[in-house]
This record gives sequence, C-alpha cells and structure tokens, in this order.
Amino acid sequence: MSATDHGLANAEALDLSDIVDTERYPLHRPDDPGLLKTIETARVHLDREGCAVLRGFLREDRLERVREESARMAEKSFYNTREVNAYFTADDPELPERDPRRLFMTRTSGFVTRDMITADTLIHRLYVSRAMKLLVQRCLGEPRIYEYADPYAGLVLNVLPDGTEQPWHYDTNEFIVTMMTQQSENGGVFEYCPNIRTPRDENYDGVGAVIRGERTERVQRLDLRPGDLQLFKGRFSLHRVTRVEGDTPRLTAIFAYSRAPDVVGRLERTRQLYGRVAEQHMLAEERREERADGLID
Ligand SMILES: O=C(O)CCC(=O)C(=O)O
Ligand SMILES: [Fe+2]
Repeated sequence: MSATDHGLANAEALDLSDIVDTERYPLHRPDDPGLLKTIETARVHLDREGCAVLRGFLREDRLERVREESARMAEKSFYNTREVNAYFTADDPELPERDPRRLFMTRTSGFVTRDMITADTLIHRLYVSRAMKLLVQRCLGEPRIYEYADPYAGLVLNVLPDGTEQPWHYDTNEFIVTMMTQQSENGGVFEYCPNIRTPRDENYDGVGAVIRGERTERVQRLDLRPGDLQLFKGRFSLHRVTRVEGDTPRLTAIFAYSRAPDVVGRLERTRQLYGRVAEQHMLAEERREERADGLID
C-alpha cells in the first residue's frame, strides 16, 4: 500500500489494482502493449459507431461490493417523470403527426448525485483517479479531460426501477462513460442507432421509423454486464434503455467528464433532474446572464 492509498477517492491514484482488473487493463503501465491495443480498438469503435465497451473492467471480486454500495445509495434517489420527445423540445402542432418531434414518450429519471456518493465508494474512487481520466482521454483521443465542477452532476448513479425506461434520445454532452453496477432481472437493455443523424441532416424519417418500432434493423443491442466500462458518444446516435422489469432496479454509474474545465449544469435543468440546486448553479447562472448582457468577457 502506498502512502497515498488510503481507501478514499484520490485524484492522484494511478494504481487501481484493487478495483480494476489490471491483469487485463494495466492502467499503471501506460505503455503496456496490451493496453495500447485495447485503447486503439476502443478508438476505432468510437470513431466508427460512437461506442466502445471494455469488458470486465472491474475486478470480478469487486462486483458484489460495487453492487451493494450502489443498491444502498439507490434508496436516496430522486425521481422525476415527464413526457419528452427525443429532442427534449416542446410539441409543435404545426408539424405532421409522424414527425419524431411529435412523438412523446414517458421518461423517468432517477438519480443519486455526487454529493451523496461518499469518497470511500468504488465508483467515487474510480471517477476522480488520474488513471481513469488518462484512460478515458486516450480512448477518446482528447488531449485532456476534466471532472465536472458541478457539485451534483459529475458522478451520478442512474436508478431505473421496475416499469421505468429511458426512451429514445440524444445526449447533449459529447461523450459519457458508464458502468452498470446492478442488472435488472429483465429488460433494461441499452439500444442505439449509430450515427442516425449528422450535423447536417436530422434524418427525421429514419428517426421516426426507429421510434415507432418500424425499422429495427438499424438498432444495435448491447449486452452490457455489471463491471463493463462503456464509452459512448450520444450526440448523433439515438439511444435508449428499454423498460426494466422485475424487483431489481437497473443501476448504472455515470462518470461525466468534459473537454473544458469548470463545467456546471444549467440551473433549471439541474432542478428538474435532481430536485434541487446548489449555490454553484446559481452563481454559474448569474455569470452566464452577465455574459449574455455583454457586461463581462
Ligand atoms: O444508462 C445507460 O446505459 C445510458 C444512460 C443514458 O443514455 C444517459 O444517461 O443519457
Ligand atoms: Fe443518453
């Protein structure tokens, strides 16, 4: 045990061998040929279809602990249910009924936020560690990535109990890193349509067909298991988590990193997702408003 290995979240940690399967993913040896190959493969998959999975990232003998920790935290989850389309926009009665902007689905988001995830949990230790950030930035081909400055959103546990789902949507951030910590008995499958839209073409016909269930050949189903690490670029790939069935909630840790430092979520979005806001959200919003008024910058 090194001087800095105190069993708490440690931003300098390079050796994660008590959490990560370092036989398979030797993060503490950045130039290991096997690791270089893993990173190269992840980059190819991310470029081609916006998704890469590092199977069995977590040590097998840590699966039960991470499951227990997250199941305990899940009891503190805040839930919010609303009707949304894939773009999170309001209904527009001027558009034809078949337009995907008019297809509304029930979304229940359940989240445990970073401030409720203690520094001794495995997911918190992973999130802040240097080794994890290095791995993610190398897989994405980014020069550097940062933790969110947001006191809630940087690390969250997503909770999907019986009967809930995450309907078809795009993400607003460039990429997310996730790790399932508890699988549901049935359902809860991650499905995605690689690059179904591009910056120049929304492809409303294709998107509408997928949402209505008419074009299943475009849909890829990912057999995710607890302990797998998933990297996903969700700006252009429509995706969902199918309805969970059974008494065991589907639990997923979401590790949010950004290309720029100091990212703080919007005030109203934060209130909607997590049911409350912190001082940082209010301050960040004031600064944004000042900038919009042209008073600073
Ligand atoms: O839980 C997952 O596997 C994906 C979640 C997701 O799509 C999101 O949080 O935007
Ligand atoms: Fe998403």
